[in-house]
Amino acid sequence: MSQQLKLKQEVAKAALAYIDDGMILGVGTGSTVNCLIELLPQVNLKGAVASSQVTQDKLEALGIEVMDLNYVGELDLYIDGADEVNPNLQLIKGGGGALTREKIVAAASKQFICLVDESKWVTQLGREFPVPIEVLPQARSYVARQLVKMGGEPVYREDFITDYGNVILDTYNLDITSASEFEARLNNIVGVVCNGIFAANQADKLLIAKSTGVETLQR
Ligand SMILES: O=C(CO)[C@H](O)[C@H](O)COP(=O)(O)O
Repeated sequence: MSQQLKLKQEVAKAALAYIDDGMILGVGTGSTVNCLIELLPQVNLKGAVASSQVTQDKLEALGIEVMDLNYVGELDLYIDGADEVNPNLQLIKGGGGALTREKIVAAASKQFICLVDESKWVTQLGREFPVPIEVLPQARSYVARQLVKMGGEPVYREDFITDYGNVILDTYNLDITSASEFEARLNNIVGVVCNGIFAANQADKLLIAKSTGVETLQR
């Protein structure tokens, strides 16, 4: 087993301590969250709200009831991974392409706990990992030109369609000195459905797995 998978399993195990019996849990997407999903049968959940079809399928395969966010109101807790996290607990997400639904579930939750291994820790977002931007298919070329004007290098994620039928522009080279301002600027481009900067919906708590153990950072 790789060291990184071991760290993902450790941080997933640590997250169990925050999940209460009888909860409706918001469940993220990705390989770290997959480690958590495998452990969820240990908890007596009332149900879950899934942040992607992939996650929904995995939860249902374990017999966990997946509920429609529109009918459950505010969630107590959302748990998800991230592609990058900075010291303010702001994130880049969307490597798996589920950013829009992930942001919706995060926004609808009282608390967002983010699970990462230490490879995800950065001082400034977007220097290495591109910002995934979900775009209406018809606006792809227009949005790409606006991103270039902002100094970005958008790369069309080929052979990928989101759960909502849209496309993704993975955008490199953005100078994200203020994650909040950048998130809002990207949202202002006509045709953008959602962007992978999670500043308005940043993590409240970060569990970070290191070779020395799992550390907790609180906002
Ligand atoms: O945002 C995401 C999916 O859209 C994931 O949380 C992110 O890509 C991290 O994934 P992993 O746990 O596999 O490293």
